[in-house]
Amino acid sequence: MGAQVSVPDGVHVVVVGGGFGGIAAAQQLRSAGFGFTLLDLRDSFHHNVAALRASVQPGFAQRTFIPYAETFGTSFLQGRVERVDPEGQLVVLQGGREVHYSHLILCTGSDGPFPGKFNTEASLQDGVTIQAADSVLVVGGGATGVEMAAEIKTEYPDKKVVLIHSRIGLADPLMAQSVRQQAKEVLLEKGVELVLDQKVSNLSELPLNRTQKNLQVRTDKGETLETDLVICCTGIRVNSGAYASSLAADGALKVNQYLQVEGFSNIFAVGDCADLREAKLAYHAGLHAYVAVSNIISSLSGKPLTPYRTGYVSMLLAMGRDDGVGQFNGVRLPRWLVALGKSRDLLLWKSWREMQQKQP
Ligand SMILES: Cc1cc2nc3c(=O)[nH]c(=O)nc-3n(C[C@H](O)[C@H](O)[C@H](O)COP(=O)(O)OP(=O)(O)OC[C@H]3O[C@@H](n4cnc5c(N)ncnc54)[C@H](O)[C@@H]3O)c2cc1C
Repeated sequence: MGAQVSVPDGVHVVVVGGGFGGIAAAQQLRSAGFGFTLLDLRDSFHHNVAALRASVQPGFAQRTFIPYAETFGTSFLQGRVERVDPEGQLVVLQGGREVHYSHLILCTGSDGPFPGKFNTEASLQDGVTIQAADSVLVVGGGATGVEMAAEIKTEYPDKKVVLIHSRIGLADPLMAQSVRQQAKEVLLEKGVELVLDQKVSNLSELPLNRTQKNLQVRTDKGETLETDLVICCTGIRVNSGAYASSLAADGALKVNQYLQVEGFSNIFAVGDCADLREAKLAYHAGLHAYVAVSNIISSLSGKPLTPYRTGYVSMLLAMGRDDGVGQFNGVRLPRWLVALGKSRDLLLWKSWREMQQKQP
């Protein structure tokens, strides 16, 4: 893609959500010469892949926010979409403003606890309280929890870091067993203590992301762990608020192989909010965006649509800034290569380049 296409009158694409999927879609629409509106409740793209580093390195956070308006000008509109009206072909923003579309790309992504996700309740100041804690407990040993524990132990080798996980196997179950095992080995090499096959039973009573001496954390196996800081890395859920009432979904959007939302030829779902049997990844959101925009172009010119096919699993885990584990297209990569390719800069350069702005 990239070449301008002849866009019929009346075509205006609305992209809801400027995460990894949304900015990829908006860039492709712009290169192809489409009129479009990118909507997001924030004024800046948040690079959540790099968010964990921002909580251990003071000053890093500003690199994880890239302002939309500088890239997209008046094609960007800030606001929270509260409703989609497929009959009237419009989206309704908080406050009542309506934006009409001929084609709609929904990329509302997912939300979860700070610091992995930066939602409205979170404050950037929360990230730096790690400095004041002598011990940190990370809850949840999925991909985010594994990366979080490694980031903290790398920046603060003298702090006690404990990772508690409800299962034996760490990281994402879609990753190769050997890569998951390697993640465990790196954590142990760095000195992270693992509490596996146990669940925190009093999580709702504990303060999160805030240092407080001698917090008592209880587990479902009757153990009590003492820590100064609890960071929660579980509980990612799809942001369905924009469309739940009209598109009959209280979670991810059901899509066909062309990424069209079930029942609509002009509404597409991209990224974490699309119900696809694959890992929820920024990398996949970019691939989905490409297919959705290609299919809008094909549908306007009467060409056959392109199906989206899930590929072999590609996932990289930054184990702090100096180490990493992962696989590309199902093949395990050497640790030094992941460290070089992902962990050093967390692929921030790629998003700044995509947004055509200079990284501070
Ligand atoms: C800590 C962490 C590390 C990760 N590491 C990797 C990695 O290394 N590689 C990788 O490929 N993936 C990684 N991921 C996963 C990746 O971040 C997600 O898959 C990706 O962000 C999904 O992109 P998206 O565009 O679907 O949604 P999101 O990035 O979640 O963006 C959604 C956007 O929609 C906006 N929005 C939501 N609702 C509304 C509304 N009603 N109105 C207006 N705007 C709205 C939000 O403000 C947000 O900007 C990681 C995730 C986390 C949490």
